[in-house]
Amino acid sequence: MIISFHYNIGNQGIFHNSIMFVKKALFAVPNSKSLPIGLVARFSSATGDIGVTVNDKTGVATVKLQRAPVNSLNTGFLKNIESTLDSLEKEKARGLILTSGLPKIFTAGLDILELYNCTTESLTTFWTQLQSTWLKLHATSFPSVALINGHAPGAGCQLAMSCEYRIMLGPKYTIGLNETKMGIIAPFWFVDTMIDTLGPRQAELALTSGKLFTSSEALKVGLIDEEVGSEEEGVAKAEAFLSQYATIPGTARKLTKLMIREKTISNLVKNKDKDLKNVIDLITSAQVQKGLGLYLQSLKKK
Ligand SMILES: CC/C=C\C/C=C\C/C=C\C/C=C/C(=O)SCCNC(=O)CCNC(=O)[C@H](O)C(C)(C)COP(=O)(O)OP(=O)(O)OC[C@H]1O[C@@H](n2cnc3c(N)ncnc32)[C@H](O)[C@@H]1OP(=O)(O)O
Repeated sequence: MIISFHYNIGNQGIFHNSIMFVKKALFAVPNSKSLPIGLVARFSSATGDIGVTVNDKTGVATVKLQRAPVNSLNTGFLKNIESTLDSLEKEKARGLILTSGLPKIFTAGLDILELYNCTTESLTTFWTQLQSTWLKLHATSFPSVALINGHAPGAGCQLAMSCEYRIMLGPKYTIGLNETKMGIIAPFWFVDTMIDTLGPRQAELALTSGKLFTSSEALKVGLIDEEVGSEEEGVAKAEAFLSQYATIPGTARKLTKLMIREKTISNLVKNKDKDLKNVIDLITSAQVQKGLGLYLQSLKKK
């Protein structure tokens, strides 16, 4: 017998930060021994869907980002991601597989429409949410894997780097912090995270050129840990990675992770306001606004 629960997760306008977990159905699935077991959830809102499936044997949650067309991260979507992580913490998830429910794109990074023609007020709301969502993902108490099943430029790469392990579907997609290519600068905590991931030498080369790595290049420099040929293979590798933690005491694991990440986390926590001021000064400048406008046009012209 397969037991399935459906989370009924409210639309953010109604439930704000609290995700409601409602046991809705208990049913038998005839003649089935191998169907995925567990909790199934769907988070719907005008600002993106987040599908959550929790395997009730392992406690591992698969979180699928879904905001068509390219999973770009706007304020509402970031808020939904943060709420989902809060719920997984509350429900004591044993692991996270962060992936995309869209074909070809993990996430296209920040929604450039949040940066272009923005006001100081709207940018403040957006950036504060980005900081908050990232801090949550970077410090989850459970182990995390990014299953990068599509392109991951800019903040898409940043989300992936904040997971503890990265598995990327090859060979067509690219990943990297491409800010300099857009005429902007990666924030210091993106830079810190890339240095933590690649070491200073490779991070400097990658960041100054805004390099977008193919999966095999990313594997070579250590931006990803494994390259796979199919999503199924990726899921199996992610589950295998997470399964090693089943026998490691959770508190020891979590404290070790936080000790290693502490410098990068506290650098942002202590300098949130400075970071915001940097962003406002840079992004609202006439020159950067012009560049962002041209970049958006070039995306639309394709
Ligand atoms: C002292 C300084 C201190 C501090 C620093 C200050 C500031 C730092 C600020 C910001 C950091 C920025 C981080 C980022 O993440 S910026 C975004 C980076 N991402 C990109 O550059 C990706 C751009 N997109 C693409 O390359 C392609 O779209 C992609 C490969 C993802 C998919 O290609 P595909 O051919 O499948 O789709 P498209 O036809 O290109 O796109 C469809 C549709 O989506 C729109 N689009 C794409 N990306 C974005 C985006 N990131 N935001 C908003 N909209 C996006 C695209 O325009 C198309 O729209 P439409 O034609 O209307 O359908």
